[in-house]
Amino acid sequence: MNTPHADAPAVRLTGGTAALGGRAVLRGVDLAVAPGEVVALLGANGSGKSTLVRSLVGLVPLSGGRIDLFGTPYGKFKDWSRIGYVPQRTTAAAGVPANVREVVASGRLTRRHMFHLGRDDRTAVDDALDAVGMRDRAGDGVADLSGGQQQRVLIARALARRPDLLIMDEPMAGVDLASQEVLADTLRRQKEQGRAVLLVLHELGPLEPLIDRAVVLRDGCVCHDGPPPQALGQHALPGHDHVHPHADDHTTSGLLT
Ligand SMILES: Nc1ncnc2c1ncn2[C@@H]1O[C@H](COP(=O)(O)OP(=O)(O)OP(=O)(O)O)[C@@H](O)[C@H]1O
Repeated sequence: MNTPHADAPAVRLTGGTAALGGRAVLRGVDLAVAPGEVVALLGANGSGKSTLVRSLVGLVPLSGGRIDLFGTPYGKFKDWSRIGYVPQRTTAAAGVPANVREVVASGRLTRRHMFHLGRDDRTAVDDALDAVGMRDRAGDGVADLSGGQQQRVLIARALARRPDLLIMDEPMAGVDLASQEVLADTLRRQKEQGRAVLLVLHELGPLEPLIDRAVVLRDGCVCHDGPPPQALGQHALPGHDHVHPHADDHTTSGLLT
């Protein structure tokens, strides 16, 4: 029964509940991402998107429900190197006193092999730096990079694990056009290689053609799980009241239900 099936979802959450500060933040969430699938997690500010992805990587404990990773129940899952996680940049890169290569190499560390990186590790780090176009900046301090470049470094750190499941929390937030293209390329390659991607997004934007399915959270519950909303469609989904940088853009969006 515990034998992982090749066709099992990379991740499946069933009936997930979580509370933060005594308040229910996830209220019975079902979500699955299959190998080769790119799924966008959308929803208004505070709907629970970050909490959901953080629960999948063990940063927020669930109070109820069940997670299976590659067909294995969460408690029995050991192969964490198969999962790459890109946290929100604001919480991860600010003031990190490390250079680009060190941050990317940290993606190869495991509990068993701390600080001992072999040739395969070094190749994986170089490949990841190449994938995000940052190899020529490998010796530079992360704090000296632009926001988009820092985001690329965090993506490279996750890619260095050669993950079968890549989870990213708002990878498009505040990044320049070149970095958006790097991200789109990354998604395309992950997909071609049959790997699964789950990404939290404010809106689909230029990634729209790469998204297979959208899951929309509202108040800790899934209110849509299906085809990605068409252009501007996320504004029409229930509960969309996301804060946009241009206030003029969303004068009516919060009113639509
Ligand atoms: N550590 C915490 N303690 C208490 N409440 C929290 C904590 N972290 C988040 N919350 C609350 O949980 C709810 C969901 O937050 P979460 O960050 O998951 O939402 P989100 O959909 O990712 O929002 P955003 O788009 O603004 O990032 C919010 O109401 C938030 O204020």
